[in-house]
Amino acid sequence: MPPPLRAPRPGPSRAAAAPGDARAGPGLSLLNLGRRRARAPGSRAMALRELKVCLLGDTGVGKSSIVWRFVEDSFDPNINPTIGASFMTKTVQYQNELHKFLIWDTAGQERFRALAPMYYRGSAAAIIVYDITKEETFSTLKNWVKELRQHGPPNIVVAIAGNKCDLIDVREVMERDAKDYADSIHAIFVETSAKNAININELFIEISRRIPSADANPPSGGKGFKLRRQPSEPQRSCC
Ligand SMILES: Nc1nc2c(ncn2[C@@H]2O[C@H](COP(=O)(O)OP(=O)(O)OP(=O)(O)O)[C@@H](O)[C@H]2O)c(=O)[nH]1
Repeated sequence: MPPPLRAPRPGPSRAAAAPGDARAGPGLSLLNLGRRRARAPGSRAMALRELKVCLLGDTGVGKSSIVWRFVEDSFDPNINPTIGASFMTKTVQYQNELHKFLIWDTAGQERFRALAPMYYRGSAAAIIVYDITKEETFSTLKNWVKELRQHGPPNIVVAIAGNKCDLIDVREVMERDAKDYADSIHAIFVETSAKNAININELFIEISRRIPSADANPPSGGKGFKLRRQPSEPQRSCC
């Protein structure tokens, strides 16, 4: 079992950012950011790794809500649709490393679809979100998987999140079907509820777990890295 997530250090931050932002824009990835050392009070220096993560999926599935729950531990039932994309960061400890997630939350509306490659390019991981109460959002998810296969980074870690699992009474996508599909493409799978804070931290822990440790895979001038682990079960079942 991985250690529990600790409070972020120095804490979450959010910034409006253009796609070409030097901090995490296109082309900036786990591999070409390199590593730094960070020292927490009273502890030995830890490697700080910056992991670019993008969220993809239909409009209204809850991408922004997942990010807000993860970064701010809050939920807004009246959250506005994302325009273009938004950027947030959160740093967590994973084993003997600090993982700074550079999170690009893309807009799901069709009119912004063409922007997506700017955000998944150079990403260490993509979280593709669907709404368990809307079958069509699962079809959209499959299209994103195809697009990532064709145009995404070759070794990107893919995570599938079936969000709104608090609405189990109006479920349209069976958990078993989604899990089987995720297994078939070697993706992480978890059902989440941004509203009820179910499996949100676990989703990011699993991404940390899937990304090879820096010691085992030192940065190599922009070359891809191989995944070492097989998919594993989510740590908390939903609803
Ligand atoms: N019941 C429930 N509602 C949720 C959950 N997550 C998000 N919502 C609601 O779903 C609606 C859409 O959420 P967003 O986070 O804006 O969805 P999005 O995928 O970011 O949408 P776009 O920005 O248009 O791409 C909002 O009314 C949220 O409050 C959840 O886990 N459960």
